[in-house]
Amino acid sequence: MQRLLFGSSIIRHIPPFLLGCHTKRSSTTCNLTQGLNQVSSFLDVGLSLVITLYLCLPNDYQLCFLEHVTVLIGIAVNETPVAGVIHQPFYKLENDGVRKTGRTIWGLQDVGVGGFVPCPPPSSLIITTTRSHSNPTVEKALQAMNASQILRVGGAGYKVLQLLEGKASVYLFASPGCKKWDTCAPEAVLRATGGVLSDVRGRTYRYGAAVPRPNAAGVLAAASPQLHADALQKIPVELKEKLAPET
Ligand SMILES: Nc1ncnc2c1ncn2[C@@H]1O[C@H](COP(=O)(O)O)[C@@H](OP(=O)(O)O)[C@H]1O
Ligand SMILES: [Mg+2]
Repeated sequence: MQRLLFGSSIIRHIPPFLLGCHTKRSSTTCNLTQGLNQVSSFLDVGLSLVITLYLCLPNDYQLCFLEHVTVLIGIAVNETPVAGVIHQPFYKLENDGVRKTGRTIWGLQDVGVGGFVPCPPPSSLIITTTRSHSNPTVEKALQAMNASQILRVGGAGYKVLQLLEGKASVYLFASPGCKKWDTCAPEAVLRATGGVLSDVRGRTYRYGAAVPRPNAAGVLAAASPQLHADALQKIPVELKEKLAPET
């Protein structure tokens, strides 16, 4: 594991306004704390430079979709996401069929990625999108893609993992709803592999304490600039105008 530039102690000192943490069940909190401890255990003490740190814990915790759960830590420097950790606390079912073990994926600008084996995108267009936050605009954008398959899964971290592991070509969510803490870490890991994450007009999001937390103009991400450009030109102009009016 590469050493990252910040220590586990930083987690105790995150300014509350940057912390996104929503849980509905005490058992969830317990499991997520374990996951977070696993993440923090490999972080080397010695804070060098942290401009903005986004931490996201899932609020849509459902027993049926444990592998969708991710704990996200994203670091942005000068409003650009440069480092990300995507921890899946319940990645793999053990031989006993009950216990789940986790894995930790990371990406660092100019260094690379680890914790998983990157795979090329599928040969046909497979879109990954929201499982629980759809609406007519989201569906209209999906229809315009003319995809061979649409995967509906939970969480921005899990959807970006599907891009990184060759399960999907494009992540499209033509709606407000995602926040900076949902996309900072996934975008950093995606960028470290040459991928792109933007709004539905193709504009990159800025990350920092002074920027708005909602990603109001949706999410379009792909494993390569070419796949991203192809998807971008398929999104109907009226949807782009509606979600991301030109200023
Ligand atoms: N309509 C909405 N209301 C609140 N949060 C939303 C939302 N749409 C998206 N999000 C946020 O964006 C994340 C990814 O959304 P989705 O999986 O639906 O694509 C969600 O992760 P969580 O549900 O894990 O908190 C949630 O934090
Ligand atoms: Mg959330």
